[in-house]
Amino acid sequence: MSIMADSLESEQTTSARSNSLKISLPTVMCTSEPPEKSDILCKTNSFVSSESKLSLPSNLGTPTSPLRLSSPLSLPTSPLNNTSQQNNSPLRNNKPQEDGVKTLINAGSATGNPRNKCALQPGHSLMDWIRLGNSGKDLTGVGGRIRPVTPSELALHNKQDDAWLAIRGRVYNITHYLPYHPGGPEELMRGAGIDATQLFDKVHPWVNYDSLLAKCLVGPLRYDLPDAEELFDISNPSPKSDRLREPSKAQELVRKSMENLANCITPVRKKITAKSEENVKGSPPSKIMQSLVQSSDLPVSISRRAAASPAKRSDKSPDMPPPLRHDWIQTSTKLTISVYTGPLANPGGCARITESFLLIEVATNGWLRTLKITPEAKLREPLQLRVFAESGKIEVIAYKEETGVWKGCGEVVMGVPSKVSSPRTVDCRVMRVGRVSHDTTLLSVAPKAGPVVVPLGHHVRVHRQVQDSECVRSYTPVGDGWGPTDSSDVFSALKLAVKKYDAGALSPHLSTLEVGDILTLSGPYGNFELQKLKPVKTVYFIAAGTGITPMLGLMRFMLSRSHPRCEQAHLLFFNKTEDDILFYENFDEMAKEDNRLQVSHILSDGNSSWTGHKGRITKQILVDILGKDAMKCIDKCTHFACLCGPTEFTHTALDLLKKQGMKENCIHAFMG
Ligand code: HEM
Repeated sequence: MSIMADSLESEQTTSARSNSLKISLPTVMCTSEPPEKSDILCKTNSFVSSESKLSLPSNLGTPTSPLRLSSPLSLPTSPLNNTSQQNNSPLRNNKPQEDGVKTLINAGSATGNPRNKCALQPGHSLMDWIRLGNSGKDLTGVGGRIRPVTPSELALHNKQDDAWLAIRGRVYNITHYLPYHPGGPEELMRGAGIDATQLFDKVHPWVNYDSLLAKCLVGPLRYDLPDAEELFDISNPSPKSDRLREPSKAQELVRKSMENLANCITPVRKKITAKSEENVKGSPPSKIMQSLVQSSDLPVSISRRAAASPAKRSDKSPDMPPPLRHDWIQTSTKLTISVYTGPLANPGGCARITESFLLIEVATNGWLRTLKITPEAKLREPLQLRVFAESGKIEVIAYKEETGVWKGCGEVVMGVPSKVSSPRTVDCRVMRVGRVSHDTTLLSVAPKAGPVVVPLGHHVRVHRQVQDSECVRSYTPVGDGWGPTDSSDVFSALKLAVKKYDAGALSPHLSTLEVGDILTLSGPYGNFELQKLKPVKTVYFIAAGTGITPMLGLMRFMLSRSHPRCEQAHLLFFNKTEDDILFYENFDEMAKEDNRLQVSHILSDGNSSWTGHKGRITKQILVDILGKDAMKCIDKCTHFACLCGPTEFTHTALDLLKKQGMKENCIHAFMG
């Protein structure tokens, strides 16, 4: 068991929440409107087909006001276009309407209604989908790490709460898209668990699925290895002379898999060959490419498996961490740098723009590593920073001051790893003050220098000078999606749930803070190891009061995992009264959406109308809710418990779990 010094609340790192929404073209689809009525050029994949046009889909909110690209293009069809999509596209033939409707009728629909366009639930328009995509939420369900999927694995993801689908060799997690699908979730579910290319093409080949589902990409569809009989085609041995005629089944499968893999690596691929302190260069994009991307926000170049850490052998101390890898990808408006720290590495970090460079600092396992990028042209703030917990990927998005396509991401210099000597202190500006209960506020604070990521289950300290002494309290930032949210949410803000204790030294002051005030934080602190959750399929979150905060990010993380898939998550949340329950609605909503989550509220002072559990934490309550044998450890345990609350509560919970047969290494107690 690991005990974390002086933490209280929770989670999360992910802070990239987009509040200024850009209607960028990749997410706009072609509809079946006659071309002359519509004014926007249509894109398939990342490119513009010469004569295609489209209008805004009706659920975008302003269907009557056509948009026009700043520079309408009339270009020859790019060879990089998705050819099969193009060939099928009614838009390409300039008679979208008739063809679209005809194929739809042929295809039929699950509900028997040929033109089965659904009224979407409020909050599920295309704009809302774009917003969700930009919110930083992991829509892939696999931590954002692109990895191959076999057809048999794909077939397992065929349920409404866990649905994958493949189109043209790419597998997408469509679970989150279901309520946003204009044809309705039932229709979309027809493609779940299978290669839905034909089905998709029958219904609406003009839809730009690739952009719409860009944030849901799991990886290429890799065909299962054929069994021996298939490989050697024993039943029909081909004479030697036939060998050249047709590829074998095995060759064909390998070819298809390779093709799919290549497909998942977007348009132009450039390999970074840079080593330490060398320029990272690529060949300049062609003129056609330049003009194609000037008017859009589509990925134009990408690097894979980029430069490793430059540390030369002689620089390495014996326990030097493994080198960091990084990638970059650009659109005409932004540059995205991804740094890979390794699966479940639970990194912390920060990013900032100084006069001439973009500095990214990454901390894992006590090591600090830096990436200094001198960009080709100026970048501007705000930066976005987010972490994909499963893969350990850190993504930094920086906007270009001037729109354009760069030759490369600029000069990249990797610093030699150094030991993290002491936590950082940062000044933050209060960006928003919300309420989460009668006595608890949610402070959104943004570090002045640039975004900061706090590892999952770790916390920060708030410092304040009270008379002559420094007052310090610990808070675990609450990730996105908890408490009230609105358009004033800020990129990369850390959200702290502050409960006001009237006699407290710091909380009364924090509760009076207003937008614009400055707060000093230090961190991150904590000893929670995400790796411990690697094999876990059943997780118990046992929390009291503000002790809920470390659980929030972990809960979302566990429910989003697919390897292994978390089968059950129990939250036992102890409070005094109903009014004291933090994030009540969020839990309610989550439990409704995902039946793997069971939430039990236990009140020590519930009023007479309270029909739920009452009392304090006891063996009986644990057994009643979790079951007698649920806590017992077996040989290869796949369960884990997280505990957090007032010190006495946490100790009691720990004792009870141990008495029920749970081993210490299956428990993490966040100690206050
Ligand atoms: C493969 C299984 C799918 C089926 C059976 C299906 C079915 C349908 C149906 C019946 C409609 C209503 C058609 C209309 O009114 O024109 C529709 C519309 C739509 N679907 Fe799908 N769909 C599937 C996959 C997808 C995917 C993967 C996406 C993209 C992410 C998607 C995006 C859309 C869009 C944007 C519309 C509105 C199209 C328009 O207004 O022209 N669908 N779908």
